Amino acid sequence: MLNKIRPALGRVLTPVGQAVARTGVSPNAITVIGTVGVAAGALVLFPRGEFFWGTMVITAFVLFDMLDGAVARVTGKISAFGAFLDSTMDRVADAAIFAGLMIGLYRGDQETLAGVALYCLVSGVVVSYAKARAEGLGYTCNVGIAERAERLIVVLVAAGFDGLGVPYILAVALWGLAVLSTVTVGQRFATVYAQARPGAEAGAGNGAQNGAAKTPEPRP
Ligand SMILES: CCCCCCCC/C=C\CCCCCCCC(=O)OC[C@H](COP(=O)(O)O[C@@H]1[C@H](O)[C@H](OP(=O)(O)O)[C@@H](O)[C@H](O)[C@H]1O)OC(=O)CCCCCCC/C=C\CCCCCCCC
Ligand SMILES: Nc1ccn([C@@H]2O[C@H](COP(=O)(O)O)[C@@H](O)[C@H]2O)c(=O)n1
Ligand SMILES: [Mg+2]
Ligand SMILES: [Mg+2]
Repeated sequence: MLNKIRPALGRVLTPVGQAVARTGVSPNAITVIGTVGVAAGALVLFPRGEFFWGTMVITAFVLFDMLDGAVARVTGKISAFGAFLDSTMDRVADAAIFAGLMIGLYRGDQETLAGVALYCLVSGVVVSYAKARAEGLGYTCNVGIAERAERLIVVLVAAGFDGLGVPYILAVALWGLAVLSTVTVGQRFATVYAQARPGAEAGAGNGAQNGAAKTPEPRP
C-alpha cells in the first residue's frame, strides 16, 4: 500500500540524497550501515526490555533504507548488486527487529506474545520470499496489505508506545500483524496463481516450471 507513495517520497528524498552524496558515502555503505544500526538497536536494546530507546535507534537507522536508493539514483550508482544487497539486508534487519522483540517479551514473562512475535518474523520472511521467488520466475507480485513499510510502521509505533507504558498496544499490534502478514501471503499466492495457472497467459510459466526466469527481474 505505502509503495504507492514512493514517487512523492522520492521527490522529498532526492535533495536529501544529493546532500548525502556530497559526503562521498556510497549507496552500498549506506545500506550496510543502516542494517548494522537496526540490528544493533534491536538485538541490544529490545532484549533488555528497552522498547522505547530500541525503537528510536531502529527508526533512525531504518530510514537509511530509503536513502540508499536515493543516493544510488542521484550518483548514477544504481546497480544490480546494490538491489540484491538492499533486499537481502532488509531481511536481516526485519529478523533482528522481531527476534529482539521476541527475546525481550520472553524475558518479560510474556511467553505467548513472544510466540506471536516469532510468528510475525516467520510470516514476514514468507511474504518477502514469495515476492522474490515470483519475480525470479518472471511474475509480478507487488501486492499485499502488509508489505515491509506497513509492517515496520505498525511494529515500531507499537513498540515505542509500549516502551512509554501504553498498555495492550504491542499485543494488539503483534496479533494484528500476524493476521495481516498471513493475509498478505495469501494475496501473493493468489496473484502468482492468477499469472501462473494453465491458460492464464499464452506461454506463461514455461520457464517457471523449470525454475528459470521468464523475464529478468525488473530493476530500476
Ligand atoms: C513514542 C513512540 C513513537 C514511535 C515512533 C516510531 C516511528 C516509526 C515510524 C516510521 C518508521 C519508518 C518505517 C518505514 C521505513 C520503511 C523502510 C523501507 O522499507 O524503505 C524502503 C521501502 C522498500 O524498498 P525496497 O523496494 O528496496 O524493499 C523491498 C521490500 O523490502 C520488499 O519487502 P516485502 O514487502 O516483500 O516484505 C522485498 O520483497 C523486496 O525485496 C525489497 O526490495 O520503500 C518503501 O516501502 C516506500 C514507502 C515507504 C513509506 C514509509 C513512510 C515512512 C514515514 C515517514 C518517513 C519520514 C521520511 C523522512 C525521510 C528522511 C530521510 C533522512
Ligand atoms: N545499495 C543500493 C541500494 C539500492 N539501490 C537501488 O535502489 C533500489 C531501492 O531503493 P530504496 O531506497 O527504495 O530502497 C534498489 O532496487 C536498487 O535499484 C542500489 O542500487 N544500491
Ligand atoms: Mg533501500
Ligand atoms: Mg532495503
